[in-house]
Amino acid sequence: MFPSIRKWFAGGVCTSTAMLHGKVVVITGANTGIGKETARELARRGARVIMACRDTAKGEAAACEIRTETGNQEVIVKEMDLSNSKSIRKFAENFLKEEKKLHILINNAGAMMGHYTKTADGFEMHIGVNHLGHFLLTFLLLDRLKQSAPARIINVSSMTHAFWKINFQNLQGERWYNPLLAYFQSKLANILFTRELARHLQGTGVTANALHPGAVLSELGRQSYLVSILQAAIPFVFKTSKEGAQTTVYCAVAEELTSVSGEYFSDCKPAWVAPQGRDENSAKKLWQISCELLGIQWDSRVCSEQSLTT
Ligand SMILES: NC(=O)C1=CN([C@@H]2O[C@H](COP(=O)(O)OP(=O)(O)OC[C@H]3O[C@@H](n4cnc5c(N)ncnc54)[C@H](OP(=O)(O)O)[C@@H]3O)[C@@H](O)[C@H]2O)C=CC1
Ligand SMILES: CC1=C(/C=C/C(C)=C/C=C/C(C)=C/C=O)C(C)(C)CCC1
Repeated sequence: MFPSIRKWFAGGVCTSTAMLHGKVVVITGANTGIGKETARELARRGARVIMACRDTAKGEAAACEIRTETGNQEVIVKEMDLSNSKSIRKFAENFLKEEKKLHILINNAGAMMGHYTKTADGFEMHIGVNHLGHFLLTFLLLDRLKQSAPARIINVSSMTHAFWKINFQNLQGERWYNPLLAYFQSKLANILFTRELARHLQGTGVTANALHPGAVLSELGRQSYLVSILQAAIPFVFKTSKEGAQTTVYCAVAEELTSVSGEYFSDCKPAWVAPQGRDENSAKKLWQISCELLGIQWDSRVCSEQSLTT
C-alpha cells in the first residue's frame, strides 16, 4: 500500500528521451533543489548548461558533482544574484559576449522569506527576485533566444499562485505585509508574465510556459516556519528534488511542446490556472509596471541595447 501512495505523491515523470547535444541552457538557482536536478538531467542529455547562481562556491560544488556523474564537461557556473539588477546585467553582458546561442532559459530560482526584506534595488524580496529579477533577465537574453529559435523560456511558478492576487496598491508590501502572501503574489506574477510574454513572442519561434513542480522537499522552506513544519510533519507528501524537476525537464525537452506557448503545467501535463492567473488586464498591467520599475522598454531596440550598458 505505502509504495503506491508514495508513487502517487511522486507525481508525473518526463518520458521524453530527447537529447540536447548542441543546445545551450541557462538555469537560475541551479546550485540546489529543483534547479540542480534539472541541470543534472539536461547535462545528462548532452546540453551545455550554464548554472546561474548567486553563490558560486555552492554552484561549483554542484557543477563538479554533475560533471563527474554525467561525464558532460560543459556544465558551467556563472555568478548572478537576482536581488541585484547590476548583477543580472553583468551576467547577461558576459553571457552575450561568450555564448552565441541560447535555446532554453529556465527561470527557476525562488526566494521564500520569513520576514520583510528588500533587494539591492529596493524591491520587496519576493516580487524582486521571483518576478522582477527573472523579468529583467529574460528581457536581456531575449534577442539571443530569438536568434537561436526554436527556443523555450520556462518559468517555475507554483500552485500557490491560486491563493492570492496581484495587489497593485501594495505590490511592494509597504502598506502592510505578510511574507507568505508576498510569495504567493510573486508566483502569480510568474504566470501572468508567462502569459503576456507568450503573446509578445508569437511568430518568433520562442515559446514561454510556466509550471508547478509539486510540493518538493528542497531548501525552499529554510526561512519559512510553515514550510519547514510541513516538511517535518508530513514528509511523505513531498516529492524529492529529482521528482520535482520532472515537469521542468518535460517543458524543456518534450517534442509535443515545440509550438505550445502561454500554458501552465504540473506533473508533466497541462494544469488548472486560477482565474486571477488568466486575467489579461492584470497581465498587461503587471508587464507595464515591471518595465517602469526596471527602467526598460520591452519593444524598443535602442533601449534594449542601452539597457546592457547602463
Ligand atoms: N519546493 C517546493 O515545494 C516548491 C517550489 N517551487 C518553486 O520552485 C523553484 C525552485 O525552488 P526549490 O528548488 O524548491 O528551492 P531551493 O530553495 O532548494 O532552491 C532555490 C534556488 O534559488 C536560488 N536563489 C534564491 N534567491 C536567489 C537570488 N537572489 N539570486 C539567485 N538565486 C537565488 C537559491 O540559491 P541559494 O542556494 O544561494 O540560496 C537556490 O539555488 C522556486 O521558484 C520555487 O518557488 C514551486 C512550488 C513548490
Ligand atoms: C497535504 C497535501 C498536499 C500537500 C501540499 C503541500 C505541502 C504543498 C506545498 C506547497 C509549496 C511549498 C509550494 C511552494 O510554492 C498535497 C500534495 C497537495 C496532496 C493533498 C494533501
